[in-house]
Amino acid sequence: MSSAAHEVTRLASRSRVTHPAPGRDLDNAEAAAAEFLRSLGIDPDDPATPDLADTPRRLALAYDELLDVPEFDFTTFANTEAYDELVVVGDIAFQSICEHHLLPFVGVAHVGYLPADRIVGLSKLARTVDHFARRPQTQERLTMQIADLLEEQLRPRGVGVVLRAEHTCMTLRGARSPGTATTTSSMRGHLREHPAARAEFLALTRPIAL
Ligand SMILES: Nc1nc2c(ncn2[C@@H]2O[C@H](COP(=O)(O)OP(=O)(O)OP(=O)(O)O)[C@@H](O)[C@H]2O)c(=O)[nH]1
Ligand SMILES: [Zn+2]
Repeated sequence: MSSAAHEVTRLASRSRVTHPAPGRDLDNAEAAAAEFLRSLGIDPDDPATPDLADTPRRLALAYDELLDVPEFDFTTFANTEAYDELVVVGDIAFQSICEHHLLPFVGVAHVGYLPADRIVGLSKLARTVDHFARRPQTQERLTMQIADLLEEQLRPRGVGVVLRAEHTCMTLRGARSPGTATTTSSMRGHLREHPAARAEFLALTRPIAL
């Protein structure tokens, strides 16, 4: 390899992770929220409950914020030291919205990979989780989208993603089963094919004393 080509591979590489603008109409969302409340027998214009007057607007703004997908730069670096063990960022707190009821599901993600030629800035693993979480989701799809992006961006030897979350649609309503948590995982490459690598990844996702 020429020295110029060698220099190029040593540079940080930034790839923008984007999301199409959703085309929101917050005035319309507010009017619909007022109608939604009225349809449930709650009158936002009732003088006895003056704070309710702004609730349709608050509801529209709250969902606008909860579903605001953050874009970010996925920054990678050359793996100059040829680090070839697992990199795992654990206990990444996330919040998402279940697409069935539009109620929150909240939990932690453990995200790891086995590097090949590139390593990633660690914060980008947390940003990846947040990017895919802030939209109407299922936990299964969210888990796979995180793993897909790592595979695409890093071309690593393996990827492991584990999510554990409480779905308020089943703890606060419906089945009303408080204390339940749902665990999902997506293993790729070496971590899928080799039970020992998979077991090591899962061991590293458990809390350890620092
Ligand atoms: N697989 C999966 N299911 C989810 C997720 N979030 C919510 N659900 C489920 O989606 C299902 C929707 O079922 P429906 O029967 O259509 O809706 P429902 O009558 O409100 O169901 P209940 O929640 O059982 O009262 C429920 O069983 C939810 O628990 C998720 O991330 N993944
Ligand atoms: Zn739900």
